[in-house]
Amino acid sequence: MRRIVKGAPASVSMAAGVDPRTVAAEIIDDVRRNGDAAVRAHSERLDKWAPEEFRLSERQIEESLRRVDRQTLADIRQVQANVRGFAERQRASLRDFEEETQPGVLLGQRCIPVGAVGAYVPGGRYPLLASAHMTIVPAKVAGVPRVAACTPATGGDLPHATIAAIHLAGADEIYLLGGVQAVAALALGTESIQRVDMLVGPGNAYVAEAKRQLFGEVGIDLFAGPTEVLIVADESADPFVVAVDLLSQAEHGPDSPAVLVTTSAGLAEATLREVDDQLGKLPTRDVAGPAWRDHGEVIVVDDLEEAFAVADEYASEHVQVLTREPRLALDRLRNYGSLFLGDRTCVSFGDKVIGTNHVLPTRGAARYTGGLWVGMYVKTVTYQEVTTDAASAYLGELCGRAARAERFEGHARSGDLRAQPRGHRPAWA
Ligand SMILES: NC(=O)c1ccc[n+]([C@@H]2O[C@H](COP(=O)([O-])OP(=O)(O)OC[C@H]3O[C@@H](n4cnc5c(N)ncnc54)[C@H](O)[C@@H]3O)[C@@H](O)[C@H]2O)c1
Ligand SMILES: N[C@H](CO)Cc1c[nH]c[nH+]1
Ligand SMILES: [Zn+2]
Repeated sequence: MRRIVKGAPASVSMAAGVDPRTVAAEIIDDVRRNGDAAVRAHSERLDKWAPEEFRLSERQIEESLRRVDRQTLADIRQVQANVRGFAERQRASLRDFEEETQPGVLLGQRCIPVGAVGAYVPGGRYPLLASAHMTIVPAKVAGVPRVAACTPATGGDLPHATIAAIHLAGADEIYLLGGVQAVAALALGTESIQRVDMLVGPGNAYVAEAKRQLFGEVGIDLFAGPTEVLIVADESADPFVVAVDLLSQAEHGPDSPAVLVTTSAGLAEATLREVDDQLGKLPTRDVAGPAWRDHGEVIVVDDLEEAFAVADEYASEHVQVLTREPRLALDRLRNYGSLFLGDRTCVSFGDKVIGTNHVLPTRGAARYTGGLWVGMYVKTVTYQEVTTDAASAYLGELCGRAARAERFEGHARSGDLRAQPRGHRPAWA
């Protein structure tokens, strides 16, 4: 039976008037009606940023590259190589094929990359240059011909390292523009920004909600909102490691949940003490503190099976397993965005360097989707060809009966035509 040692207060909610659904809807509507003028006005209001051109010129991109130190540039290249390597392996699992599924019937699948992708790279609270690797590199591995990337210039500061990462990842266009106005401009198109076919990338609650509302007019990858972590641990885990790893994700924002599910009451108590201690030493405690206070949870369960069941209920974006036999989780867990096995790895590796994608489902979306991957940029379309009269006649008769069972007379007649010798007209013609 589960016992809540620390819960998240149920009363924590958005302040009145800032519901992301209303905010996103209003900005999208304005961009739809007023194009660039609306984009500029919202960028100025929210980000104090309204340059002549939101799109960066080659000269500006080169200037950003010059401003970034050599080690950072080398690290960006290394991480992008790791992300590219994993994306290429995933790409290999997508294949075109054509097979004769029954005599005279050819069925095939083709993997066609999406034509134009808008990649959102967050930059409100932190310059999330890692999101450039995660959104743009797989798009290029997939073969997307046009990638337009957006990132905010909050307060007028140019995020040089993010711009460098976006450029080195292979973006074709870079816009210094953030928030709802950015994703709306990419999805709907404006006088100066050509619309894309699909939006990808993480973002805060406003950005994630805007993507959700734009879905349909444009494709989206998934609902990738405020970061979450859930740790499953037994008595073998080190409370210091557990505390540090919980807080690593809590610093994303005051709306980021961090949950410990453990079989050990002793570990739960020790972790609570360590979290308090480590919070006091964390430079970003102003964000992580409220996140832990409002969205931190510690749950004690009877055994690991129950721990896995609780983890599946939460369907957290990241699940970290700090137990004696962490690989057990591979068979037991169903709902997670990405899984981190054992204490030699951590969510920060996935976020920043290891090569898997850090754009992952939040708010329970892991019940029905995995994270961003190269396959999301590829449309798996199908085709068919019937190569013999006999196969056409056989399918025509089957189709005629199947369609009439549903009272689709027009469909049935298309089938009837194929059931006749070529050039003959059916009785109803
Ligand atoms: N799920 C994932 O895969 C994943 C990955 C990385 C980051 N994230 C999340 O991305 C988020 C990044 O958020 P961020 O804020 O730092 O950057 P962001 O770029 O997503 O958002 C900044 C923009 O939000 C807009 N904005 C801010 N306040 C607003 C308001 N009151 N009304 C309307 N618009 C407003 C501004 O225009 C600004 O440009 C975090 O929540 C983080 O957890 C999620
Ligand atoms: N934890 C975020 C969502 O997976 C990704 C990230 C990037 N940088 C830091 N964190
Ligand atoms: Zn993170």
